[in-house]
Amino acid sequence: MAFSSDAAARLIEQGRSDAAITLARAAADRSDPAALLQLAIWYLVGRYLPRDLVTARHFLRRASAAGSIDATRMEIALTANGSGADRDWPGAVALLRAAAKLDSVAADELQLVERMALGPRGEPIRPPAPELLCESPEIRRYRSFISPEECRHLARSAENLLAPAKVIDPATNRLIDHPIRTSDFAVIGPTREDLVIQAILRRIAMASDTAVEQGEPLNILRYAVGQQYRLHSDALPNVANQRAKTAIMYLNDNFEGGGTLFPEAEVQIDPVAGDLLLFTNTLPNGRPDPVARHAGLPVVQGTKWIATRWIRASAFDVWNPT
Ligand SMILES: O=C(O)CCC(=O)C(=O)O
Ligand SMILES: [Fe+2]
Repeated sequence: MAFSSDAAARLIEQGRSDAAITLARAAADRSDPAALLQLAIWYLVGRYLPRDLVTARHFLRRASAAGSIDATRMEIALTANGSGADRDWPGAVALLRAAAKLDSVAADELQLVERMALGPRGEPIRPPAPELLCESPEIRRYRSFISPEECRHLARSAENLLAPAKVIDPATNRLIDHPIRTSDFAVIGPTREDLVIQAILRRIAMASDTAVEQGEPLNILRYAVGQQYRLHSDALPNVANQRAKTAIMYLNDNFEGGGTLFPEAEVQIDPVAGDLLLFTNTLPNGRPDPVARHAGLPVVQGTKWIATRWIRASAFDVWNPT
């Protein structure tokens, strides 16, 4: 009998995670792709089984070989972003090339990657050229940083994940509307970082003179009419590894309102699809720069899409965020 992740989920709901694991392991011994994928996910997430990225990769390899397209996509992402093994861009591209023969999603990604001029680690061969909008805080714009196809790809990668921004109310422990950000948002975690996304993240790393390891997972934000991101600092309270820089890519511009405003620096950016906005959030001493505070103004008509990458002062471990 084929393994069913629904049956495993029911066992877990009944508090019988050990039985779910036994079921999955028995099916995995028969090379059942769904069971191999399920075990990989448990090892990745670190629930029901202790987190173990190396073992997760081993199960993903077997699930992919057994025909799971989801496992193949995850394996490609983790190969390139160095989860459970060293980063291996050429290895990831080779896997994508093989997958593209069987999977139209992979074929589309390969086409986008092949249009980029990339070095051996997936970095751009030509550094993107900035325009300086403000010296302090440093605010730069890169025109046409991503192509129209790349804009669409980023927006599409968030489609099934978008949910209203919420925070936990400390008084009641309930999820409440985010007080500052009213957009919908999605986080592109490490298993969903396909090679198009990872090549763009390396492009941002090169533009910002940072290592790709310094970035938090990419956030996709979607603002409907009236939605906004009120005046805020991207710097975080009480963290050792501060958000030193922010990269915002505008994914569309067929809307009204929705500019990005730095009131203290007196800079306002009108979103143009494909442009990158890159700015510094901290002072030379590492403390938050109050003049870098900014807002995403309310959208007046249409829908605004952006992708934000917050870049830490030093490497950020996506698997153990702090
Ligand atoms: O929506 C905008 O223009 C600003 C977004 C922003 O401030 C952020 O993502 O940190
Ligand atoms: Fe921000």
